[in-house]
Amino acid sequence: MRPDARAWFDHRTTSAPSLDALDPDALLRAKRRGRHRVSVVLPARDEEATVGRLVTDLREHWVLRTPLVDELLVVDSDSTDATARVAQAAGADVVASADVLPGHGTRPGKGEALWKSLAATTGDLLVFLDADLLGDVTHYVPGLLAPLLTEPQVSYVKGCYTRPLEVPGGTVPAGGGRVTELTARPLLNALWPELAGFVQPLGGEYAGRRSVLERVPFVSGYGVEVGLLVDLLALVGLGGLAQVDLGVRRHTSQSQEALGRMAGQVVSTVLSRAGQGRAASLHDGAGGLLTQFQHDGARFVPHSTPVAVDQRPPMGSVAEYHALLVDVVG
Ligand SMILES: O=c1ccn([C@@H]2O[C@H](COP(=O)(O)OP(=O)(O)O)[C@@H](O)[C@H]2O)c(=O)[nH]1
Ligand SMILES: O=C(O)[C@@H](COP(=O)(O)O)O[C@H]1O[C@H](CO)[C@@H](O)[C@H](O)[C@H]1O
Repeated sequence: MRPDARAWFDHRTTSAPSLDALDPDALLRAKRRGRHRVSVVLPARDEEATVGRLVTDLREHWVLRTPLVDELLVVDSDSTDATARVAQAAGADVVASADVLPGHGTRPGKGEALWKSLAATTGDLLVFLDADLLGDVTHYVPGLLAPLLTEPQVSYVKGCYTRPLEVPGGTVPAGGGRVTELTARPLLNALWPELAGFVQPLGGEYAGRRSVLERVPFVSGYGVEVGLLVDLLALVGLGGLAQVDLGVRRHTSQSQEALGRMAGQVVSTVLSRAGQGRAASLHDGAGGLLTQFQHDGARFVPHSTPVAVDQRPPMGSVAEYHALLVDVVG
């Protein structure tokens, strides 16, 4: 690791692997001193099996018992199941991604749901959590908020964790984070070695100040995490970024083929940021596609998926957004 990345890793990595490592009451005092308002956002597509328990736990701990959180929003991202109903029944606010800023249409993807969440929330601090998390993750919220509440120069905090992979019949220790290990980490290390200290650059749990999140684009699909990391590095510098060790992260995982498509979106996003305009422009025609192959018993059958970058502009550049914002404290 380069000296700057190592220095950042040593200085900006904190640890909150469980509630025992945190003092929620002290964080609540810091929140009140800073006159902060906190929004927790869960982007969710077809997460009826997990979103209800997650919302119940988070609401019980951080809305009702210790009011660190002022707003708990599930963004329903084109779900075809009962995600919205389950989330609402558990006490979350729920909005359909397609219903936010309708004048700007709707696009598929996690990043779209996250971009829209900026226009559907009012907190000056935002916490993003995946809606397919398994196990007790209530400490993730104070863990992610702590650097933002105690370090004014920190604007964006990524969670990091070990990632066992749930497979039929058991768990592969540290088997998770496949796109991270096989795609994002090598590319980031090669192109932005100052980011090499991030343990989980693609992790779906992170928190940030609205004042910076509204100044960067949001890649509409699965490239959103790597896009935010690279764009926020450029905006606030390494000193404005932090990470917190949240212990273990378990989630419902996807097939290798689905992760291949996710990797394609991550690669497209990296190339779009790495000034590889020529490579990206080469993909304008037949490119921008990821071709994968399935064998039908007789032959390989190719099938291609669009992975070209599609993104939204900084929310701060959207006129309607400012009209939507109520007085955001802090
Ligand atoms: O179009 C999408 C795809 C995913 N997600 C959500 O984004 C999070 C991470 O997505 P996923 O679980 O598919 O990715 P993985 O964690 O398996 O890498 C989950 O809460 C999904 O419900 C979403 O809101 N819209
Ligand atoms: O980190 C990764 O390699 C991928 C896939 O994780 P798994 O191999 O399914 O544990 O998961 C992350 O990547 C996505 C793209 O950035 C994020 O949107 C997900 O929240 C995150 O789980």
